[in-house]
Amino acid sequence: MGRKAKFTDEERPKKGKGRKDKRQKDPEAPFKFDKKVIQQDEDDKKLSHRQKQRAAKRQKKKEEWKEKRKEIKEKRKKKSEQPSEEAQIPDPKKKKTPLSGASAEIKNELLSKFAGKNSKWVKKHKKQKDDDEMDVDDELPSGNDNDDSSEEETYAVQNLRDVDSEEGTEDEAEDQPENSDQPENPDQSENQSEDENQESDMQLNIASGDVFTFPSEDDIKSLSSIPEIETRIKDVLLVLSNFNKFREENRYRSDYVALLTNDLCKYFSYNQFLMEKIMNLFPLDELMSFLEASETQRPLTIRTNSLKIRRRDLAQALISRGVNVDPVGKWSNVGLVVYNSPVPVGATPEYLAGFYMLQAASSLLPVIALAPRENERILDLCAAPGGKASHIAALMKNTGVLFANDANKARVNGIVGNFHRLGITNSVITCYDGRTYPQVMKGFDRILVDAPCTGTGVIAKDPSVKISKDEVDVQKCFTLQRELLLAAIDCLNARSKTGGYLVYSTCSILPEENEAVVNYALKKRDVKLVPTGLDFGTEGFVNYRQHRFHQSLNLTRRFYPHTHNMDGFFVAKFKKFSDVIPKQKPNTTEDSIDSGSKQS
Ligand SMILES: C[S@@+](CC[C@H](N)C(=O)[O-])C[C@H]1O[C@@H](n2cnc3c(N)ncnc32)[C@H](O)[C@@H]1O
Repeated sequence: MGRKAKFTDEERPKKGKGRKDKRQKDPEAPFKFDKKVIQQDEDDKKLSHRQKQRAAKRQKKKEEWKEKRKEIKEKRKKKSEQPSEEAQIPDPKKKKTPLSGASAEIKNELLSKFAGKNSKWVKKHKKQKDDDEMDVDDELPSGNDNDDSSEEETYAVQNLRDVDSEEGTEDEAEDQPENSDQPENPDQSENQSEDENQESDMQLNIASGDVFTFPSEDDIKSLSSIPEIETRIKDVLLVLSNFNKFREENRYRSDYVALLTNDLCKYFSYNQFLMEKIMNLFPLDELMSFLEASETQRPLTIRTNSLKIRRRDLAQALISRGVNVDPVGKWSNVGLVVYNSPVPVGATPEYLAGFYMLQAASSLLPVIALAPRENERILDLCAAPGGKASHIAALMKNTGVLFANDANKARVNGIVGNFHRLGITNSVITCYDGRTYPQVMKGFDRILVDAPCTGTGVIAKDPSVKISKDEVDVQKCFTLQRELLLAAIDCLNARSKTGGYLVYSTCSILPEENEAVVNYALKKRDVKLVPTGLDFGTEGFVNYRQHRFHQSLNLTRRFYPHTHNMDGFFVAKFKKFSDVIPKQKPNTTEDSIDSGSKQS
C-alpha cells in the first residue's frame, strides 16, 4: 500500500474551499483561523445557545490538551535523552495481544495500553488474593462491599462517530475535513492522561518515521495478509488520534473510519453490522481493548451451593484434588475462580454431589441485585438451565416458593437436573412463554428477567455471534425483551411487604437491548429504577448517540470483559409502585428512540 508519505510538524498549505465546504459553516473556525474574533462573532450569531456552549467547552478542552501535550512532549524529550534499560529489554511477562508482532513503536505503545487495563485488574486481583481471607463465608449476600470499585472505569459514550455527530451530522463532518480534529472523547476524563501520553508517543514516532498514506481501492481489495491489516489498523488509529495533523488532504474522517471498520472486521472476523455497533459504543482505545478481550474467554468460575457447603470447605476439597481456586472477589461470598484443574470441573465428586454450579462471574450479579429473601414468592421468568434460579433458591435457604420458568422445554429439563443435584426443594418449574405469565400467575415479591439476547457480551464464549447477528436479530431480541419485561412487571406485587422488585439483565452490550428496553418499561408501567446494590460496573447510558434515556438509567450497571474481567453484562433493578398503566403519551422523540427505529 502507498506508504512513506512524510508529514512534518509544519503547517499544511491552506486548501481552497470545496463545494461542500462552501455549503457548510465551520464549527471549529474560532479555534483554527487567524480571523479568530471576527469568525467567533459570526458564529455566535449563527450558533444556537447549546452549540455555543459546546463550542466553548471544546475550545477550553483543546487549550488544556495543547498545554498538556506540550508538557508531555517535554517530559518525553528529556526521557529519550536518557534511554532506560527498561525501554530496551523486552518484558517476557508482558501479555501478548492479538495485535502483537507488527512493526512500529506506535503499536507497542498502544498495545501496552490495551493490555494495561486488564493487567491492572490482574495485579489488583492478585493483591486481593493475598488479602481476601477464605473464611469470608457468610451465607447471606455480602452487600457488595467491593474494593474493585476503585478500579471501576467509567467511559464516555462518545466515539469516533459521536465526535462527528457532535458537530452535526456525519455529512456535515465530512464536509469540513479541515476541522474534524476534535479533542476526542471530551468526557473521557479518566483515560485522558493515558491518551495524551499515547498521543504524544505517537507524534514522536511520526516525527521520526513513516506515515500512513491512504491506500487505493485496489490496495484495499488486494490486501489480504493479517500482518498487513494489523499494521494498517495501527496506522489508521494513529491518523484518527490526531486527524488534522496526520490525515491526508482531501480525505475525510469517515474515509478512515470506513477503512478501519473494514480492517477490524477482517482482523477480528466480525460482520460489518456488529463491528459498527461496537464501534458506536466505545472510544477508539477502549474499542481495541474490548475487541481484544473478547478474543479470550473469561476465567472459569463456580458458585458454591450454600445449601450444601461453605465456600471455604468447598475450596479446600477442590484444592486437595489439585484444583487451583480463589475467591472471585469481595463482591461475592460464593464465587470461586478456577485457575487450573487436573480434572474436568464439571465432573468432580463435589460437582456431582451438588456442592457447586458452573457459573460465569457475571451471572452472579443479577441475583445479588435481586437480593432474594427467605419466605418470599419469587419468579425467574427465563430460568434455564437454572444457574441464577438455583442461586436465588440458595439465598432463600429453600424457603418460600421459587417459580423457575422457561419457554424452552428441552432447556427446562436442565433446570430439573440441576435443581435435583443442588438439593433445591422450594421450587416449582414451569414451561410457559414468559409473555403469557400474567395469565398464569401473579403476585410475586421479586422477579428476575434474565432475558434472551444477542449474546454480544459473551463473544469469547460464542464467537459465532461475530458473524451471525444482524439488525433483524437485534430487533427481534429487543421486541421480545420488552414484552417479557412488561409481562414480568405485571406479575409483580406492588404491595409486597418485603419486595416489589424486579431485576432485568442481559448478556448483551447493545443499548437497544438494555437501556432502551428499560426506558420503554419506565414509560409503560408504574415502576422506577433503584440502585442495583452492585457497587462496581459502569453506569448505564443516559445519553447514547442521538438518544436520550431517562436520567435514572445511570442507576443501571454495565460490565465489560476488558474492564471487569467478566462477560459483557447489563443489570437494572426496578421497584413497582402500582398496577396502574400510565396513559400512552403522544409520539415524542423519545418514543421513536424506544421503538428502536432510530437505533443505528
Ligand atoms: C439468558 S438465558 C437464561 C439463563 C438463565 N437465567 C440461567 O442463569 O441459567 C435466556 C432464556 O430465556 C428463554 N426464553 C426465550 N424466550 C422465552 C420466552 N418467551 N419466555 C420465557 N423464556 C424464554 C430461553 O430458552 C433461555 O433459556
